[in-house]
Amino acid sequence: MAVYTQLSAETLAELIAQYDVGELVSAKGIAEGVSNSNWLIETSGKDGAGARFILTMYEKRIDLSDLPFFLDLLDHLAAQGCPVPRTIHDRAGASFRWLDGKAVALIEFLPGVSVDHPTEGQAYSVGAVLAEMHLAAEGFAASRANTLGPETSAQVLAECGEAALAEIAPALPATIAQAREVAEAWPTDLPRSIIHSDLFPDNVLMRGDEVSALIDFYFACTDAMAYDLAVTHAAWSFSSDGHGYRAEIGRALVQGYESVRKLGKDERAALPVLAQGAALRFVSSRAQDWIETPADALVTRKDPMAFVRRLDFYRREGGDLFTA
Ligand SMILES: Nc1ncnc2c1ncn2[C@@H]1O[C@H](COP(=O)(O)OP(=O)(O)O)[C@@H](O)[C@H]1O
Ligand SMILES: N[C@@H](CCOP(=O)(O)O)C(=O)O
Repeated sequence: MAVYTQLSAETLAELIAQYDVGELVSAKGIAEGVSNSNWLIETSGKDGAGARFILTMYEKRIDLSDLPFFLDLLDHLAAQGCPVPRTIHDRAGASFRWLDGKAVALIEFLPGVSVDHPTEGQAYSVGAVLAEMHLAAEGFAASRANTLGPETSAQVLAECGEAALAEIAPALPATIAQAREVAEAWPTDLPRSIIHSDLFPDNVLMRGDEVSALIDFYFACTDAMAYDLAVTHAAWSFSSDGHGYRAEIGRALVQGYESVRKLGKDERAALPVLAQGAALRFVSSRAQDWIETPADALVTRKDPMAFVRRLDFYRREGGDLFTA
């Protein structure tokens, strides 16, 4: 589940009244997601014909000083024609408000479903939309450093410590040294833009083969575009437990990406290490969450081993995987 905070009907109605979107009709907590609380909001709409929105309350892992960056980015990308939800501004023009000491934003609802087992056609479209987003973001004036880069992964795993990692799974402690190796080999001069950096299937809504929305930009930052492709490759091209590599999906993603933006030789050569860094990014955050989240918490903990298996795969096969 991901509704960490209970809001009464009165509180929600008062909040919605601050926006020019009609009156609150219903609010349903959304189970998906792990980071923020989300509600599907229905209102009477400005014209009485009804309207839907997503209300997000920012709970953790978000530095609130970054919120204007994330919300302005949505507006910028939507204005450039990317399938990204706009931020609804309140009557005073603010993109977010405060409720019970927490920041909340009202976001445009976009239709579509997240797929569990993507087809090649879907993977191709996701690759293409990712590249379009990278190009559209080049005109966005603000920037934000990646706070979850390879150095952070190495540091987080070291801080978790061998003993706590071994308690989760015996194979996990080895990732401390592997993350250090990857951080030392990390390329620093690849072409950059704003990247999504968490483009998992649950952050893409689809209608058939078409991408109807990219959502959850709360890890977006300025970094290498090829790294974003590597994250997306790691997130889409395996069975969810990380055991089975789906070669046709990996290929379709890269082909779709290159149908819009060709990778440079340097980017292609860097993909094996970028993919290892991508896997480690999720091994480290999942291991940290695993240790910090009580086993009986309402949130389902995500298995770090699903990304250790991807990491092993990229260490073994990465050299040949991304050759043109
Ligand atoms: N703009 C949107 N339009 C339609 N559904 C959305 C939108 N934003 C979020 N959702 C729904 O809410 C769920 C959780 O949102 P998400 O931003 O991924 O939460 P979290 O940051 O907690 O992972 C998504 O899986 C999707 O079902
Ligand atoms: N995609 C990450 C977790 C981030 O969660 P999200 O629900 O905010 O996308 C993972 O799978 O570890």
